[in-house]
Amino acid sequence: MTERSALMEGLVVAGHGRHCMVETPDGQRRICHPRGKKSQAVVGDHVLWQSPPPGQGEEGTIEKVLERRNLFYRQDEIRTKSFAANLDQILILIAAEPVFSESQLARALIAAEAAGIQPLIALNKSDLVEPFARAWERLLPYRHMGGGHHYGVLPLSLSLSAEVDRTLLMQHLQGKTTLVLGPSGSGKSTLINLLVPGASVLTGEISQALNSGKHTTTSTTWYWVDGARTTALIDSPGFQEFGLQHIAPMQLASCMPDIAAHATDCKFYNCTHLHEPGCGVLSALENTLTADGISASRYKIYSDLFAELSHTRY
Ligand SMILES: Nc1nc2c(ncn2[C@@H]2O[C@H](COP(=O)(O)OP(=O)(O)OP(=O)(O)O)[C@@H](O)[C@H]2O)c(=O)[nH]1
Ligand SMILES: [Zn+2]
Repeated sequence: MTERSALMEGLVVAGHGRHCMVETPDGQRRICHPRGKKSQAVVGDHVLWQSPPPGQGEEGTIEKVLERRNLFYRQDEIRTKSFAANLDQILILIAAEPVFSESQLARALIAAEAAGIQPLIALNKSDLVEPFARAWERLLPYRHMGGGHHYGVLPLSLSLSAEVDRTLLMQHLQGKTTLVLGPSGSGKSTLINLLVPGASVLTGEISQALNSGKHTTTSTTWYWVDGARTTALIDSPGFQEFGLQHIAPMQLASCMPDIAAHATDCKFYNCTHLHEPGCGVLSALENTLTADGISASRYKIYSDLFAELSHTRY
């Protein structure tokens, strides 16, 4: 048997295919690959890894993925895509323009709820006055959404009021690990580069290293915001086509705080909130004028998703 070096702790800071970049507690980085299927790691994972035996290159092996506090992922009918693990919150960045898809926003929020991770929404491009006003209006249900917590929506104008926005964002991000998601064009790169100067250079270097030279971008990347390494941002692509096949139809209401708030008033314990008499959700739908009513668009998202998740399950 070949002599192996001791197991070391590390944090996964980038992933690409089977390879990932592992950061040691003293801040050094090494490319690693998993020993087997069970040691497949995602960004944010804490792992035990090992240097290769002498003469067998530089690449380390991941021997064990330590227990996860949470895992944020999406799932379509065939594939599971894991974004990241061990998150404190998820920041969803949308903008006045391009017009955001409410269904996509709702799906990401539902996945966050299902994983037990606090979501936060930011609406960028407040300088585009009229489109911003329309988007802000569409976000009304999300600004007021109750349950155990309020989502809240942060208004931003990243390219115009960078310093003000940095201060506002840091109030929410300080000391936490935050996954940043958003549709293309919302200003995600602008936000990351504002909080992590040099981020784009770093990404280029990491993707070069992980691809041994080939230049492919778009993989999930962890950035430290501060020198003390207490605040982190994770940039991940893949906001589109947010599959929720891992959520059961009957679990859906509990992942939508505005619906969940009324689901306790239903006459039947197994109410689907689609057609039952004495349904608290359906009666809240008729009261859209009250602050805690359920908006027509939110209810449509609920019923469409309920149907989607009730189809053939694999
Ligand atoms: N008007 C306005 N434009 C902005 C603002 N913030 C960013 N932009 C612009 O919006 C465009 C998209 O910004 P990016 O940061 O590249 O957006 P992204 O989300 O990373 O987009 P992809 O690179 O396509 O994923 C750029 O042209 C930015 O200059 C803002 O506050 N107001
Ligand atoms: Zn009901």
